[in-house]
Amino acid sequence: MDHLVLASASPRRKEILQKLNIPFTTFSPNADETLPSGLLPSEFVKTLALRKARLAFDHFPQAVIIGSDTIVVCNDIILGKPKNCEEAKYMLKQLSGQVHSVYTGVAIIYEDRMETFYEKTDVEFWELTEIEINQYIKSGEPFDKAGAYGIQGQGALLVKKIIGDYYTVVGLPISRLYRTLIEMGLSFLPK
Ligand SMILES: Cc1cn([C@H]2C[C@H](O)[C@@H](COP(=O)(O)OP(=O)(O)OP(=O)(O)O)O2)c(=O)[nH]c1=O
Repeated sequence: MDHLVLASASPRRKEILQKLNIPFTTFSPNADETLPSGLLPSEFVKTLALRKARLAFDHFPQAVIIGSDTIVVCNDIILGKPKNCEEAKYMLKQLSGQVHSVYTGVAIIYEDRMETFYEKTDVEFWELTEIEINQYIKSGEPFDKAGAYGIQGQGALLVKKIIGDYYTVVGLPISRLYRTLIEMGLSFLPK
């Protein structure tokens, strides 16, 4: 077996994966993130995670590859990363006072083996005022994050309650990933 490759440009995923305490490199997958409408959120995130992992696998066929994708689902609408202030505002207004679900899909590819899974965490937001939303957008934090917020940053102030793994919200459910790698018998991990 070669090394571990995280198929992600996300600094958060990199930080979370460091918890495994094993060396890894990163690869920016530049995946086309469009998918046909009507997919279940769980299928959506697993498909995109696999797409990202496959792009890295083409470059590192000897490595263990990890791909991941995160979306926010509120009232059956999938919220990805906002492209501008208007989209960020729209998303935060949708989330205000509501419970939404964050789905993160993970794909692991190693030689001819492939595993995918997803985790879902429910997040409840406080009722947000227009001023609060505008101030939060000014922080710049929403723009590279699904649903236009980051629970690990100032976005923590918007969150009333979560049910599920915190790391699913930040973009990589590390404990499930850790266990899946062990189940796959990958030897760089303790048995
Ligand atoms: C809801 C939420 C999302 N996010 C982030 C996690 C993901 O990085 C991002 C969702 O976009 P993704 O497309 O899943 O990931 P990415 O574009 O950042 O990185 P890559 O495709 O290269 O792996 O939103 C947070 O950091 N905090 C949060 O609270």
